[in-house]
Amino acid sequence: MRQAVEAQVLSPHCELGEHGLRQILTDVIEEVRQSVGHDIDGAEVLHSLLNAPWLQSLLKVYECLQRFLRDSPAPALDYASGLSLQLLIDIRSLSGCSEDAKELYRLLRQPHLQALLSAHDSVAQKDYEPVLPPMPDELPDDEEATRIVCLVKNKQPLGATIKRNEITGEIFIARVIHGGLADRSGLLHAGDRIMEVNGFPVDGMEPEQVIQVQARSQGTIMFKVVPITERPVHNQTMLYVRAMADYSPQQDPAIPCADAGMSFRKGDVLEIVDQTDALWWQAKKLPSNTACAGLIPSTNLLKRKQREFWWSQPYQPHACIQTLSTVEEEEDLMAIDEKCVEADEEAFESEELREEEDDFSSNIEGVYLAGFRRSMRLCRRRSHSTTQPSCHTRCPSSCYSALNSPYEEVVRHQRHPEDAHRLVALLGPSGVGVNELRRRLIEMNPNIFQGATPHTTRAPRGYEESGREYFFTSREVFDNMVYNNRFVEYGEYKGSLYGTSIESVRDVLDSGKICVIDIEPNAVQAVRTHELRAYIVYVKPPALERLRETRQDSFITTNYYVNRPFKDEDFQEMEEAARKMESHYWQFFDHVIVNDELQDSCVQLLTAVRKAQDEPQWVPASWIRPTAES
Ligand SMILES: Nc1ncnc2c1ncn2[C@@H]1O[C@H](COP(=O)(O)OP(=O)(O)OP(=O)(O)O)[C@@H](O)[C@H]1O
Repeated sequence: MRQAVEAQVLSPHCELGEHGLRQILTDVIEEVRQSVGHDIDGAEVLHSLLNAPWLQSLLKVYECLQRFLRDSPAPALDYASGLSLQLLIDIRSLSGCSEDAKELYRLLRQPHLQALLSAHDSVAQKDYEPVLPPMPDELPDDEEATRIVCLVKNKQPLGATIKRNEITGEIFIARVIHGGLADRSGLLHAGDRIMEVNGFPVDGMEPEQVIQVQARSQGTIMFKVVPITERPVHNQTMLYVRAMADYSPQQDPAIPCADAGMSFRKGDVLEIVDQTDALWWQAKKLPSNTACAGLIPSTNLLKRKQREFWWSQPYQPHACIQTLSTVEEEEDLMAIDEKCVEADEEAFESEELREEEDDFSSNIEGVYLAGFRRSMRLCRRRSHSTTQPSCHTRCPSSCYSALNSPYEEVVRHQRHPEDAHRLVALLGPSGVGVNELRRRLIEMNPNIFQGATPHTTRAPRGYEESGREYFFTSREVFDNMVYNNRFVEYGEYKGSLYGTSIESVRDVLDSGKICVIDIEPNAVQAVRTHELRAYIVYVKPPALERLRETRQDSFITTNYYVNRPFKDEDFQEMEEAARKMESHYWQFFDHVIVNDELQDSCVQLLTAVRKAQDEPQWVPASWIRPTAES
């Protein structure tokens, strides 16, 4: 039996000729096989793909369908369920029945068999089409100008908005939502004039009243429309963007129809499916499991809204134009904690020395872990403090403000194996574990991961080598690099300058390794460039309770204390800093790790970094098609 079915399947008379599609495939496979022999790029992958058993099976199915389509077999009977019921009754009425009859009885009673027979009958009787109401008998003389559109209502909204011409009182379709019921019907278009809904004339009605009439209808809804004479031709190009702002249609009094609106959050990737209207675009949020798009403000409209909002806010000097802190201000920040030993300059230096010795012990297989020195980290941390803006990032890119484009065009991109790796940049509130995770990642495989060696103007110590712990440079060279925007970020600590240069990062990437650095949030824009293509991982603190539990045996290094146990204030500060960071920078995070259990976080980081390098990602379009400014 099985053999017979197979034989039947193997010799279909499909439309593609006697030999069928599979014959074509066999010929193609042969040709590709020869290309494999000639070592042509990609031929091997194509060959294995064409040879895949699932493809062969799919073609068999396709050929069978083609055959049935051509033969269009008529059903032997269109009441299989009824026949099955009759059989059940007959078998039950038998006084003594055979084992075969009993088995047939059991089979026919199976719910899935009954469902199958019922589906068969529906198809055989062709009763799957909706029953439409009869056409109106008396059609007016200008009949040819009108169209009757009958839609079957389901749980979905109609997917069209209406507007009223205030002078004539006529009701028009304002827009048809992409993928909605009206759009899929292909029968209603923006600009069509609605004359009747379910037989009610709508001229002169308020749009809300029209909606009520429409909402009252059950099952089907009938529109009588005068179609727009010249439908505009739209050449829609596919556009994907990352939202740089939050939007909620429910809180936007200007939206033409809040129910048709789509909310989004910073960082969401949106597929813009319709830009016909200069003010209101139609979009879907990705990944999307709905066919229907929603209304969102266009770039220009959202920019205008942001500008209005920005001007309505009280004046706040931009971080980039804040004055540098004075010595007195620094002293004000000194707090004496009774329970901890305050680290004065000298004590601090000796701690720093110890750390440097520790750093040497982190020398794995001759690879030195650069970029973990305490001075560098403290300098960076101070840069983030709002009261002490002593560290800087490249302006103007760091001056990202609400007035920049609210949508960033993105494309789905897969790094070519021969391209340099993407830079991995970690950030998070101070003490959350950014450096711990970074160090563990590099230690896991120093042949793959490496930090960038920072620059400093401080004098080298006896054991230090330029290019290993730091690149030791003169202030003049450092200033020149700053002037030429060659730093991802830089700052001052104890009178010396420290910074991570783009060249240091590039050196690691050019060596074929994955460069892993940690940055302060205001350096985000400096690493999101065509050159570095940073993959930004945000390390988020877990809930307060979990912080207390997991950090019981951990130590924090603050500006004034070296390795003291965490206190509740540290956790609260961490949470507060995290909230601020998320509210300003969430849209730039490619991946978020909640650093709860350290081991889990390490695994998550490793997985994310692998995906960033080897799987398709949404990246700014300017990285792939560089513009003059990028
Ligand atoms: N998941 C965790 N569980 C327990 N302890 C952790 C965890 N993550 C980090 N730690 C510990 O917390 C302390 C602070 O971590 P780390 O030095 O990495 O902070 P950081 O985010 O780099 O902060 P900073 O930028 O201020 O140096 C370290 O002692 C580290 O071992």
